[in-house]
This record gives sequence, structure tokens and C-alpha cells, in this order.
Amino acid sequence: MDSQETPVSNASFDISKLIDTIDFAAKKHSFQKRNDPQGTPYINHPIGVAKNLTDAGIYDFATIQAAILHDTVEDTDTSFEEIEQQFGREVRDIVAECTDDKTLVKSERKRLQIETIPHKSKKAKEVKLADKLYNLRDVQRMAPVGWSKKRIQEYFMWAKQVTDGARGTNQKLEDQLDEIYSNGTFVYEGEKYKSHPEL
Ligand SMILES: Nc1nc2c(ncn2[C@@H]2O[C@H](COP(=O)(O)OP(=O)(O)O)[C@@H](OP(=O)(O)OP(=O)(O)O)[C@H]2O)c(=O)[nH]1
Ligand SMILES: [Mn+2]
Repeated sequence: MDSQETPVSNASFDISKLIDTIDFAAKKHSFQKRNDPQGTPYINHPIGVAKNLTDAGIYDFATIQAAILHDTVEDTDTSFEEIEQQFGREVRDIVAECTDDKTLVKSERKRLQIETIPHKSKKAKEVKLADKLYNLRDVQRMAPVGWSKKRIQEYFMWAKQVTDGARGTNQKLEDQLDEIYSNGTFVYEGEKYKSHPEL
């Protein structure tokens, strides 16, 4: 049998679907950069969130796809209908659970994340934990442009309130987050600070 006759296995199907998902997110985020001094491509974030999941032993396909797509509706022109059409209802629903309503003021969005996380699905909680883990590590790596020391500390404290609402979801993700909250540091204008001064 020559290679053209090789049947498409489940593995090839999954690999194509995964690459389609990354390709979709990369195109949607292609004009965006992270808010760090280097202007890192935005797509590094969703890929890193998906990696946090697989590193924690989470391989559920829809969860990984949702992680890759989790900021497309919130931060680009992507619609939920588009996600559903291309990737199905389950992925759409997880992405929807991870999407802030940008028509609300920031303080309300922040409050809602704390209030709603305990009621989200396990898959959405996993994506949210992996998202916060990535963003906290990113803040530790480099202060985002325009963020004061106070804003960074507030971000750590707010993130803890959100992730505390998802306890009992995935031990590996929670242990990594706890390590940051209790022993983590960040550097601001050359000085080192505790990530969570109240702990
Ligand atoms: N740490 C860090 N974050 C950056 C950077 N560039 C962009 N961000 C994004 O900024 C958001 C956190 O900043 P905030 O001030 O809390 O939120 P906002 O700008 O969206 O209102 C995150 O959004 P999110 O992923 O939707 O998560 P969430 O924190 O809003 O839940 C994060 O992905 C960067 O260089 N470093
Ligand atoms: Mn995100």
C-alpha cells in the first residue's frame, strides 16, 4: 500500500483538528501583542495555557481546544457562532464560560469572575486555572507595560480570589498556583517584591 492509500487514523484526525484550532487562534490574534516590553506575539499566551493543561495531565480534547481559543471572542472579532460552527458546541460552551463580558466596566468584570467561578463546569475551571497560572507567571517574568507595583500586587490578590473558587478541580494546577501565592516574587524597577504581601 503506498502512502496515498494510508487510512486516516484517529491520531491523524486529532492532530489535524488540533492544528486547525491553533491556526484559527493564530490568525485571529495575528495583529495582537502581549503587553510586555518585548511585544511578545499574543498567541504565545493561549498556546501556553494549553501547555499548562497538558503539563498538569489534562488531555481532554475539547478542553485543550477551548484553552487555545479562550481569548478569541473576548479580544478579537470572533463570534461564539463561528467557534461552534468550526469546533462544535462543547468547545463553544467552554469558551463562553471563560469569556468576560467586555461591555461591563472592569471592576464589575473582576467581581463577576470571583462570583461565578464556583458554578462553572470542571473543564472551564481547568482552563481558568491554567489561564491565571500563565498570567501570574508572565507578571513574574516581566511587569506589563504601564502597570504600577500596586496594580501587580492587586492582580495577584484578585487572581487568588478567583482561583480559590475553583479548588478541588486539578491538584497539579492548584499546587503551582499556591506556590506562587505563598512564595512567589516579582521584580519591579529592579527591586524584588513578594507576590502576595498579605500571605
Ligand atoms: N501578565 C500579563 N498579562 C497580559 C500581558 N499582555 C496582556 N495580558 C492580559 O491582561 C489581562 C490581565 O490584565 P487586567 O488588567 O486584569 O485585565 P484587562 O486589561 O483585560 O482589563 C489578562 O487577560 P486574560 O488572559 O483575559 O485573563 P484575566 O486576568 O482577565 O482573567 C492577560 O492575558 C502581559 O504582558 N502580561
Ligand atoms: Mn487568557
